[in-house]
Amino acid sequence: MNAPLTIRDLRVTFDGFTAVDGVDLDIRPGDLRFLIGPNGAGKTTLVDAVTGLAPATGSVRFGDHELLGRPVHRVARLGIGRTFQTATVFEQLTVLQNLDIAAGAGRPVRTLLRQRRNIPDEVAAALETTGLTAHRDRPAGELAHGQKQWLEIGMLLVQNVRLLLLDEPVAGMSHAEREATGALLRRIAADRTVVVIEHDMDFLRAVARSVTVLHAGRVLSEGTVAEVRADPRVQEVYLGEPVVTAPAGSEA
Ligand SMILES: Nc1ncnc2c1ncn2[C@@H]1O[C@H](COP(=O)(O)OP(=O)(O)OP(=O)(O)O)[C@@H](O)[C@H]1O
Repeated sequence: MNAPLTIRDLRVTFDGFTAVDGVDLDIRPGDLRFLIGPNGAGKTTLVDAVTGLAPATGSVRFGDHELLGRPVHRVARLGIGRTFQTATVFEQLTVLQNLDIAAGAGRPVRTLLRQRRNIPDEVAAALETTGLTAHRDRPAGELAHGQKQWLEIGMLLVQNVRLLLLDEPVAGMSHAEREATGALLRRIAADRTVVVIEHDMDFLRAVARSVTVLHAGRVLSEGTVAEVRADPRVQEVYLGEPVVTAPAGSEA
């Protein structure tokens, strides 16, 4: 079951430094939300707090479940999964084995690498969705950079993750890989919720359904791509200078 993500007054403090400073966020099921903001805005820390990796105060609810205070594996069990800036796949194992292990999270370790006669349905579906079917028997270490990221997303899909939180998924990708990733995220968001931390504005314009801009740990702006781009506060943060409307009668 998919569910809304509801964040209220989220705060994360490191040794007296407040990295996330009272964030409210509502992400409806099926959204493809981009989380942007300058370096140090608190984007990764926010995702860390949602996934149980950073201690936080406030409230993060996924449907009826409060996430704050749950250990990482219990957040994951609710159908919430994330990727990191660097892909974390098992390089020596094949694409299929990586997916099989992810799908078998919870199975006894000794059975995970056993050759299986049939490919489980969810693994076949993830291969198809991520475009990796033809590469299923290749060691993950041989994959191109983009393909590794797609494999990592596939590893979330086989776990039936309903809310995917992706940290800079197109960093270092070629133009063609970015386009393929955009199409992949749209396919995934058809029946799941996707939150993407991203710096790439072209990618955002092409793919985002909604955008939240963080700055200094707070929500600076929120809306559609067009609304956020037109917001003078966002322009100020990104361009480094205030976009002021000259007072009537003054020289421009
Ligand atoms: N474990 C930590 N201990 C101390 N400070 C931290 C820790 N993690 C993050 N910070 C600080 O919190 C602030 C927010 O960091 P965060 O990584 O969330 O920003 P970000 O928006 O994801 O930036 P980037 O776009 O550069 O990844 C930064 O000032 C960072 O130095």
